Amino acid sequence: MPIIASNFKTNHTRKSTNDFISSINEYLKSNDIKSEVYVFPTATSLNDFDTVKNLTVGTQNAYYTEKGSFTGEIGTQQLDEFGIKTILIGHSERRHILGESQEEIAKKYEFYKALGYTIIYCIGEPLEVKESGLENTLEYIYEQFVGIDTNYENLILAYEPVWAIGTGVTATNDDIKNVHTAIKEKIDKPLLYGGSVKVNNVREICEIPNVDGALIGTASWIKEDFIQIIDNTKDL
Ligand SMILES: O=C[C@H](O)COP(=O)(O)O
Repeated sequence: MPIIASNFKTNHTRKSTNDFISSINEYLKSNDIKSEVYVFPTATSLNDFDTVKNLTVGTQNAYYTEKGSFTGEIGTQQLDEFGIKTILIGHSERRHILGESQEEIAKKYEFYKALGYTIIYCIGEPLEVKESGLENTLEYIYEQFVGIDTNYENLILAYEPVWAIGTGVTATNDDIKNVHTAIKEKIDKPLLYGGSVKVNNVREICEIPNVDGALIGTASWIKEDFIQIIDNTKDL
């Protein structure tokens, strides 16, 4: 069964998030869908959602702390209020826009690993690296595993080429296959693809060898589209 995840990024309100999650929950329940579905709302929209077992709500980010003086951040005190035990770490927007270093990312990873969180750990290369060939691409990606325990039992990986994120440009099936196969040879963990996955290409992408599902931004923000995405892949 595929793993299908929606990353809201900086989209949706508390009200629309509630509506989104209850619609997805209803759809999964009434259609007896077995896919593993994740939704990552904004921190302000986290809540104590009542969901079916295969629908998990996670946080897009949190600091490696329980609580304290870290302006603008949240820690486990805020996550525990809602029973959140799943986190995205290493997303390219946090690496490249918010300036998170590999060292910071590794600290965050260790902290949430020690607490048993399910971690969706993101890796991916910028365009200039991709254009310099597969070998350099893999070398760049492996650098993003420095300090990361890839044997961690609750680890899910997401390969997201930076140049494909939010651009409408999806990696070719060959690009995806080559990178996924190489990563899988080293690390035996579920591996999602992310980067301009859409309603009409999600199935084809999830059928590529060594692709275990998709991490979707833009195309997942309308609930009907996200339901269609889950529906298109439910039997894989
Ligand atoms: O977390 C999701 C990825 O960054 C993909 O975003 P996108 O589907 O808008 O390209």
